[in-house]
Amino acid sequence: MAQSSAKMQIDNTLYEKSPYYKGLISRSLKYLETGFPIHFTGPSGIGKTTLALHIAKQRKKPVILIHGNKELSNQELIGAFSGYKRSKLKDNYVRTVYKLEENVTESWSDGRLLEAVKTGCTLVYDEFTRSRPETNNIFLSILEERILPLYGTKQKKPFEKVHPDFAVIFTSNPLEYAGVYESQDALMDRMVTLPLEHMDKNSEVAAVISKTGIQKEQAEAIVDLITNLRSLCTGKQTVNGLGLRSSIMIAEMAKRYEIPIDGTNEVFVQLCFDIAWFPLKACMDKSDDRLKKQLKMECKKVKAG
Ligand SMILES: Nc1ncnc2c1ncn2[C@@H]1O[C@H](COP(=O)(O)OP(=O)(O)OP(=O)(O)O)[C@@H](O)[C@H]1O
Repeated sequence: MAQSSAKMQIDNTLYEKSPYYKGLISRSLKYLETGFPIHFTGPSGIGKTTLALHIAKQRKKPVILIHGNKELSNQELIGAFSGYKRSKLKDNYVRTVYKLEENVTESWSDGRLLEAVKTGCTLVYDEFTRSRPETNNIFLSILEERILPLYGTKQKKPFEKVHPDFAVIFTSNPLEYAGVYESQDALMDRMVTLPLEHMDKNSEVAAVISKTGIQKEQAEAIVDLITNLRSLCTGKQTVNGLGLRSSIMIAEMAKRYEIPIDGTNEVFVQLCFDIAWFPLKACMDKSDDRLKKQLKMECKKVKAG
């Protein structure tokens, strides 16, 4: 039975039903409460950010999300003086005397990290290894000394004390992914790194259903297909993609354009091809022709129900 679009969202019940996720979430919350940051690392599109946000919400403190990127600067994280505030006072009380007083002050706005540290938020720092290691150095003092240094900001105080409720969840893709920097050992040493793998079949099917509203047997057929395709990767490279996100893409397209999940249907085979070709090509040593044949064969095998 199709679900209404209002219900199509992240499936939190799968986290409660799966013993694996239940245990992982409970351990993660304990680490955070004890003051240890956690770090989910694993292939792209397997649900790291969604899980991090889910765990952050469980702490019942405000959540701040920062996306790592090469351009992220300390100024953005801590804050900066952004322009001037001008106030004028005209004193014309005695008509013949005109006095003008002008005050100019710089106005400061807190960066997201400073805000999170001050107010005791749960910070989700997504894909933190996409930021330059120099930018991430600031986390060393936050995690070890529990202070956020404010040097270089022209602020009067030298640091901000970290609120006792403040906690961080980091996520990252493995080092071999493009645009990822190697993180400094000192930072890695201060966090509990929990590698995440692709979801088990039941969880992935539940996630695809809740996200797209397709029927169970359709979701199962798509998840099986993506899992089979992933196992074709024989090259040296780890497969980038071909995870939950790929299953969701196929399901969403099939539902929207009423494409049968059926390998005898040409439109479905083309869809399957479009989603899987690029990630498969990047992880396999086969010639294009052989790869095309193998991919088509797998897509044609699909039959939902
Ligand atoms: N529990 C879930 N229920 C429904 N959909 C989910 C669930 N977990 C993840 N998803 C969906 O799967 C897709 C990938 O999830 P997410 O962005 O969390 O993965 P990721 O591992 O952080 O990816 P990346 O490494 O590319 O940042 C998203 O569309 C997300 O909404």
